[in-house]
Parts: sequence; structure tokens; C-alpha cells
Amino acid sequence: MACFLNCVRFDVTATITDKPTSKEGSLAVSAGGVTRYSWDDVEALTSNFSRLIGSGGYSSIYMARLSNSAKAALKVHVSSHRLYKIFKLELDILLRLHHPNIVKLLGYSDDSEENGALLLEYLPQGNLQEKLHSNSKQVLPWRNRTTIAFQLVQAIEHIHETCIPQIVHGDIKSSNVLLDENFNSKLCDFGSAKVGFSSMVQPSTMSPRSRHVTMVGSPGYTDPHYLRTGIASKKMDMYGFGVVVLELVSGKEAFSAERGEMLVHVTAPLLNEILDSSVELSEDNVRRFLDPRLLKDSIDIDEVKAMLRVAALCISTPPSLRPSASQVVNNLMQKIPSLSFLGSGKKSVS
Ligand SMILES: Nc1ncnc2c1ncn2[C@@H]1O[C@H](COP(=O)(O)OP(=O)(O)OP(=O)(O)O)[C@@H](O)[C@H]1O
Repeated sequence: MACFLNCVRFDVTATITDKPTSKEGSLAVSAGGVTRYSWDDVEALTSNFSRLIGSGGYSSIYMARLSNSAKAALKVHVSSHRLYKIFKLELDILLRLHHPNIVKLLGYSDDSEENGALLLEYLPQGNLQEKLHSNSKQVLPWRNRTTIAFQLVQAIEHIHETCIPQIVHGDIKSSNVLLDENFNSKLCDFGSAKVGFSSMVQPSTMSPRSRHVTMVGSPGYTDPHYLRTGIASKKMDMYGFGVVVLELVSGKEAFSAERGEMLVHVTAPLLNEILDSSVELSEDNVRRFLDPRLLKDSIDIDEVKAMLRVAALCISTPPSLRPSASQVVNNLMQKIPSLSFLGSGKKSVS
């Protein structure tokens, strides 16, 4: 996905585990459920990269077939030394992450610095951005939208609060949320992540004189506090999450290139109204903001208000006012009864 011109990736500083030493010709080697492939295997799995299923700023994603003929997705980083480091960072993180709402690593290939590839579980419904904003006739029902938000924030809770060391994703946006056949959401793309700090980090490449920061940013999703200060934190993930919730509720894009408009700006008056306890929130205003493609009569307006309130808190300034992921998990479970069922078995050990 396109990035802000003035923002590039985080510097990669995380330590990457050494690769396993045993390797038998082109035979794949499995450890802990993750298989290490040679580049020849990768070519065979993808039938020589014959079917492209997605692409990002730094990688191409190809359809792969495993030996049992199950589908998988193969992510290949554009060849360069810097991008190989991003590949190693993502590999290191995915090797450690095990959560139902985080894309699963099935295997990898790291033969040489030119060739790094991640084999991921295949998510047949693609990414949330396409699902919400393409002109497809298939409209994502309200129930799925609340579930997707809830599963996404559980994935964020896991990386922020459960796994050790903790991780800041650094690029929460709807194109980094993948959907399985039942529209369950899985967070992907850890190429911008920061590892091993509890809440804040100053990017190492930020010069004290220039405020130039090396960090990814996607239009409409980047925390303005981060852009101003260069300080990355869990709160920037909560900001990105808040924007995704606004997209889910409104069906509008985080950034409209056509109008040069950010969703957070368009929604600011309504969100201020939501946070202002002295104002009785007008139901008409809330309904007007809802995605027009949704069958509004069947939607509980209190659920919409709950989602908007969460979004408003997540994008608030200063970042210290934003809730943690676990606070959002608890709040959504309380306000949207159908989610408590999903939340009952939510914890998964890293
Ligand atoms: N496991 C998967 N199953 C199905 N489609 C996938 C999978 N992984 C990625 N994709 C598709 O490829 C797109 C790009 O993937 P990803 O975000 O990982 O790449 P990237 O190069 O890191 O992107 P970015 O520019 O956002 O950093 C996704 O938005 C999705 O459409």
C-alpha cells in the first residue's frame, strides 16, 4: 500500500534468531510447526510465482500450494539489503506469535539476502480495505464489522500486553487486516514493528537536529503525535485501530485521494459530540454517519454509538488519553453483547 512520501519504514533494530543450521539439499526442514524451505522449494510451491494475489509497498504475495494441495500465501520481499532486514524482522516476530487473530506463519525461506520469503496461511477473503471499499455488491453485515473490530483489538492486546517481549505493530490499517472464509480477522504485516520495549521508543535514526523520522506511515492512519515527535508507542497502534473502526462504521476510506480528505477530520465534529458528556448525542447524526449500504433498521444504534465512542477515544489527543487494547476489549464486550461469546476463550498463550 502507498505510504506517505515523508515517512519510510522503522529502522530494524530487533535481534533476529539465528537460522537453523540443518538443511538437506532442497528438502524442507520443519521445526515447531514451521517449515524452512529452500528457494527451489519456494519456486515449486508457487509454480514459479505464477499467481500474484496481493502486493504491498515492499513485497509481492503469491498463491502457493502445499504438498497436501492446501492453499497458502507466499510473501516475497523486494530484493535489497534493507528489505531483507525487514523480512528477517517479520520472520522473527511471526515465529514467536501464536494467536487466532494473527496471520499464521507456515514456513519460510532465507537462503540468501536476495531471496527471503514467508509462507503464510491463505486468507481467502483478502484484506478488509478491499472488502469495505471495493465496488463489490457483497456488503459486510454489521455483525461482521463489530466482530472484526473486536478480533483486531484482541490481536493488538496480544502483541502489546501478552507476548514477551512486547511488540508495537506500527502500521495498523484496514489493508493489514486479512479475512478468512468466515470473515474472522487476522492481523498481518509486521514489517514495521518495534520489538522489546514496553511503551515508547525513539527511532534510532532520528537526528536531534532534523526531526526526520524513519517510519512507515499510511495516509489517514498515522498518529499525528508520532508524526510530530517521532516517538513510537502502543498508543499509535490504538490510533490506527480507531481509524479502522471509523471505516467499519462509515464504510468510508481512511483517506480519500479524490477529495484530499482524511476520515478523522470529516468525523471530528461527531466524535467531539460523542466525547462531550454534556451533549445528548443525536441519533440522527449517528445514523447519518453509518455506511449507507447497511440495512439500518436492523442495527442497534447503541452498538454504533459504542463503536464510535471507542474510535473517538482511540484517536484522541494527547495519546495518554487513549485506552489500552485490553480496555477496549472489555468495553466492547460490555457494550456489544454478541461479542462476549467471542471473548470467552480469547486468550491464547504466546
Ligand atoms: N496470507 C495472505 N492471504 C491472502 N492475501 C494476502 C496474505 N498476505 C497478504 N495478502 C494480500 O497482499 C496484500 C499485501 O500484504 P502485506 O501488507 O503483508 O504486504 P506489505 O508489502 O508489507 O504491504 P505494506 O505496503 O502495507 O507494507 C494484503 O493487503 C493482502 O491483500
